[in-house]
Amino acid sequence: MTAETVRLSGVTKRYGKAEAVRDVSFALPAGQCAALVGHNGAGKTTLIKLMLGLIRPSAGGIRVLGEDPAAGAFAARRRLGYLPENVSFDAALTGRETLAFYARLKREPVAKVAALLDRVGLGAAAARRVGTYSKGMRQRLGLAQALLGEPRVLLLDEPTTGLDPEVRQSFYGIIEELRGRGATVLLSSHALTELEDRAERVVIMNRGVLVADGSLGELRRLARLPVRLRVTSGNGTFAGAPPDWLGPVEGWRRLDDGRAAEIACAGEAKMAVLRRLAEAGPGRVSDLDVVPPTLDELYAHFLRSQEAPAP
Ligand SMILES: Nc1ncnc2c1ncn2[C@@H]1O[C@H](COP(=O)(O)OP(=O)(O)OP(=O)(O)O)[C@@H](O)[C@H]1O
Repeated sequence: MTAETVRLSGVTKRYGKAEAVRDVSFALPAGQCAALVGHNGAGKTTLIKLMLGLIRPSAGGIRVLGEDPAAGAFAARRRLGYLPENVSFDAALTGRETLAFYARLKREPVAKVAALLDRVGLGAAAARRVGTYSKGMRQRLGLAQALLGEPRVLLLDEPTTGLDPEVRQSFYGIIEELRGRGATVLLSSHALTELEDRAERVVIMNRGVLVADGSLGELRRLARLPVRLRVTSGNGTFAGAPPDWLGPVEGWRRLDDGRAAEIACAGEAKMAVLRRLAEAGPGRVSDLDVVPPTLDELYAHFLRSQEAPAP
């Protein structure tokens, strides 16, 4: 069984009368990359701060690496990496000096700094002042700081905001490597499309409440959203209404002047519709793509279902 690194049990956090998070429970295993998603104000940063022990829950319990993170002597703190949403450094220090400063704070050997700067692609800029760094470079320096001490739990708040696609790619490469070595990675983000093939698990928050938690596959099964099939025809098969031989479908949209169409069908009906499309022969259907619900659509679905008034 994989070891559990983080557990939240019925956690509520109030600021005065306002509830930032309410009765949230989930556990994260070692070696998992999970995404924490939600609108502005959903409670993501509050959850991260609770896991770091920066704030205490008003109710419920939190264990990180087997300890209470808000306890004074939280020995596991050194095994925790954190990248805040708005990372800011002393502009007058160089990248190397900045990281050395954090290494001392974490009681990590300063000698490791150079290798870490290389790892995030800042080796050549190590002697430059941080004030001259681009946003992406500062973000990478923030990541290097979070990676000090080979963390077993890495909490990253909006880590890829403002990064260009290439840097983003290398960022996820590093995350994948850490995950492979058994770290738990929790990414809070709004960038759902980019998380789709990266997070094995998605925790959806809305207004302080956890509304869904599972792998993309599990969320798709739970949501039961229609699957879309994009079909192309060589000879205008789809110029009019859905052809009779297709049988009943939930949705139908002509594309490309009838040379293609998008069919929506319930997950259970998908195989039957696919069979009919295949049996229609190449004259009618020349190509087909199955488009499962995206994380964006699942997210919207779970938010809608939570906000729908009770029947
Ligand atoms: N120190 C605080 N005092 C009072 N209210 C707070 C405090 N910190 C957060 N809140 C409130 O708690 C709720 C959750 O905020 P939080 O920062 O956790 O959301 P978030 O999901 O991280 O949002 P974003 O995506 O905008 O960063 C919000 O309504 C926010 O206004």
